[in-house]
Amino acid sequence: MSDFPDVVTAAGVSKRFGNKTVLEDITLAIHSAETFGLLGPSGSGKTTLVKLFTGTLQATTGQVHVQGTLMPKLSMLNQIGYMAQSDALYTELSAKENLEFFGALYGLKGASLRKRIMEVAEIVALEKHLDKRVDQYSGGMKRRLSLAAALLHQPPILVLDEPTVGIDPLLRQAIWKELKLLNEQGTTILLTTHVMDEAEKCDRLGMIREGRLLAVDTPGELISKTGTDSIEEAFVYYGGHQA
Ligand SMILES: Nc1ncnc2c1ncn2[C@@H]1O[C@H](COP(=O)(O)OP(=O)(O)OP(=O)(O)O)[C@@H](O)[C@H]1O
Repeated sequence: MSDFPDVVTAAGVSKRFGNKTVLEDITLAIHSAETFGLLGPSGSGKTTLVKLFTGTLQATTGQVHVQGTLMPKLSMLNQIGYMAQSDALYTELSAKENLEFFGALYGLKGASLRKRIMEVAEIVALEKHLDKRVDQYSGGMKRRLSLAAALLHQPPILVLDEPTVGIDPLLRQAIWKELKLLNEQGTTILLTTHVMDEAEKCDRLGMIREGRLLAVDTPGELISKTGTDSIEEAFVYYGGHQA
C-alpha cells in the first residue's frame, strides 16, 4: 500500500483547449485503496480529468500530484494502469501478442510475463481467446483485453475510463468482484462511469457537470444529503442531466 493517504490530488485544476474551458477549478483528493467514481454526462470532462491524472494531458492551471509527484511525469507510468476509453490495441496482432507487447513496456519478461498474461486473461475471461487476432474480437472483448493490459504490471493505481461499456452483466459482475479484491489488497481505483449501479459500488463519487465538480461524497451521503432515494436522483438534484 502507498505511504500517501491521498494518492492522487488535483488542486485548483483547470483545462482549456484553445479558448474552450473544459475543466474549471477542480480540487479533489483520492485516498489510498479506495474506489473513486467520476460520474457525469457525456462531454462533462471526465476523460479530460483522468487524462490529467495519468499525465496524458497537462493542466492549464493548477497542479495534479500522483503519490506526491507533480504530473505529468513519465516515470510515474509504472505506477498507473490506464485503460483509456478508446482501446489502444494492435488489431493485427493476437491478444497474447498485445499483452506481451504491453508487458515488455513495463519491463515484464520470460516466465513471469507468461504467468501474468494467463492471470489477467482469466480475470477478464479471455484465456480461451488469447491466440485470436484482435481484429476478430468483439467490442466487449477489446474492452476486456484493454482492462487486462492495464492490470498486467500490478500497478498500485488503476485509472479506468468507462471500463465496463459493452461488457455483459455477468462478466461485469465478475470484473467488479476482481476490482474490489484488488482494492482490498491496496490498489487505488479511479474510474468513470455512466452506469448508476456501478456508481453505487464506489466508495466515493465525484459528480461532474460542464467541467465543474458539483459534489464529492460516499453514495450513501450523497443520497441522504439530497434527501433523494438513489444516486440517479441525487445527481439530478445537483443539476446534472441523467447520465
Ligand atoms: N483535444 C480536445 N480539443 C478540444 N476539445 C476537447 C478535446 N478533448 C476534449 N474536448 C472537449 O472537452 C469536453 C469534455 O470532453 P471529455 O471527453 O473529457 O468528456 P467526458 O465527460 O469524458 O465525455 P464522455 O462521457 O462522452 O466520454 C467536450 O466538450 C469535448 O468536446
